[in-house]
Amino acid sequence: MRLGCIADDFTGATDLANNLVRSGLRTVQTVGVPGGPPPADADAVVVALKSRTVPAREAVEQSLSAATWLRRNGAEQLYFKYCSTFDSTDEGNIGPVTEALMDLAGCDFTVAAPAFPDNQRTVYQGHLFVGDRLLHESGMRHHPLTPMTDSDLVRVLQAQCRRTVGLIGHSSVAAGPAAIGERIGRLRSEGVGLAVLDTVCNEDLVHAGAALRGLPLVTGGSGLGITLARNWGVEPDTAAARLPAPRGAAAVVAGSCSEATNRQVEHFTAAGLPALGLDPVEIASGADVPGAALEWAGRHLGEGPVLIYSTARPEAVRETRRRLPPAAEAGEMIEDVLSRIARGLVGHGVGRLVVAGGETSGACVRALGVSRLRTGAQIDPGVPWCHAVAEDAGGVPVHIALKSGNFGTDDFFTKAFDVLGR
Ligand SMILES: Nc1ncnc2c1ncn2[C@@H]1O[C@H](COP(=O)(O)OP(=O)(O)O)[C@@H](O)[C@H]1O
Ligand SMILES: O=C(O)[C@@H](O)C(=O)COP(=O)(O)O
Repeated sequence: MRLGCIADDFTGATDLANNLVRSGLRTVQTVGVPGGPPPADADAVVVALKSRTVPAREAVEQSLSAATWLRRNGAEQLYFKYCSTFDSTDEGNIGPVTEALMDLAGCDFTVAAPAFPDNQRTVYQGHLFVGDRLLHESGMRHHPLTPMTDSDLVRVLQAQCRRTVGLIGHSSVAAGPAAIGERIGRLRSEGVGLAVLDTVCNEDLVHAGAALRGLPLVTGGSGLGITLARNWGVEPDTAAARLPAPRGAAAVVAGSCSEATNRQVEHFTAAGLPALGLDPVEIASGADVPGAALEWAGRHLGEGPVLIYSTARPEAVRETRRRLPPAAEAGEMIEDVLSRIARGLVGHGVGRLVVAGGETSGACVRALGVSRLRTGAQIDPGVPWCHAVAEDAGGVPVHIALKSGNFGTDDFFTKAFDVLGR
């Protein structure tokens, strides 16, 4: 194994696996830390965790256990994958996990490289942009679990770290690998342990990838994943891996409240396609929401894709926060209901499933009893179709796409099924 990756959520894991596969690395994606060894021909393994919003101590424990397994199985370099919008709380978990992995790998310096230019996430002078907006002015300021209200990543990361955080500015990055190497040398001599990497385009990532060769640990979004393969002489391979033929009915389960998912839900409902919205307050009342949703789905599954969602606009999310505090518990309660619906849908013959939302995807994939995902064709940047066996839903094969909240075009919930074919 060349690259051993730890992803802090499941959409992030498929996002990274997608970029690694396209960069030419044979990549295996596991749900949690596997019991046995990885396949002998895997160049990269991505261990998907659900550690983004758990208490920092638990995130550190889970990540160390994944890293230990990856190193024991030969990983030459570790890659801690977090969100391209740096989703975190004041306590972490990006900083504490990074520092724990540095200690484990005996690494005195690493980079924080969240940028993903193919999805309009860029970093300049240490400030994160989503499209043409600074992070704190983007929809991420309204996230139910990790509202991002500061775009200055050096400041955000420093608040989560013991080590000193610095910046590899764009003048060094644009000048190429040697200039990045010099900047890293200077930062190290000043006692800096972690540095945010300015990145405005893929060429910057290519420069960075070369400069980071041999570093025991890198951290960031999936963007860096397009370039590390070159360090092992592997050539890009954009021919999508072939997955088995799709089968069964099509469904979408959405628990993301991000801007892109809201637009996708609105696009789907505006087209008059069958969609069922769930009310968090009704869920909290103890009503049999999964039962009613599955009964509704049973009547519509023959009509093309069906959508079941709790997705809501910021005003409605604020209302949920007011009526059902604390947010983390309300979030988990909704995830639990959506994951039971996802399992029920597969049990009712759904073989093509899109899940929108990182935490939501983690809950659904676990409820389905999936232990490993194969990566297939890309639907939109960062979102591939995957193939898995749903051990806890009758042991059936299922095509599944885990869509990051803010990824995908407005027509994603229908386009995904067109890309997969019949
Ligand atoms: N209507 C709602 N009000 C408040 N929270 C919600 C609502 N619907 C879903 N959530 C919760 O918001 C969180 C969304 O996170 P996630 O699934 O990771 O989406 P994203 O990928 O957009 O970050 C989940 O915990 C989910 O259960
Ligand atoms: O890096 C990214 O933006 C994604 O891979 C990701 O992690 C998104 O997380 P969610 O928005 O919570 O799905």
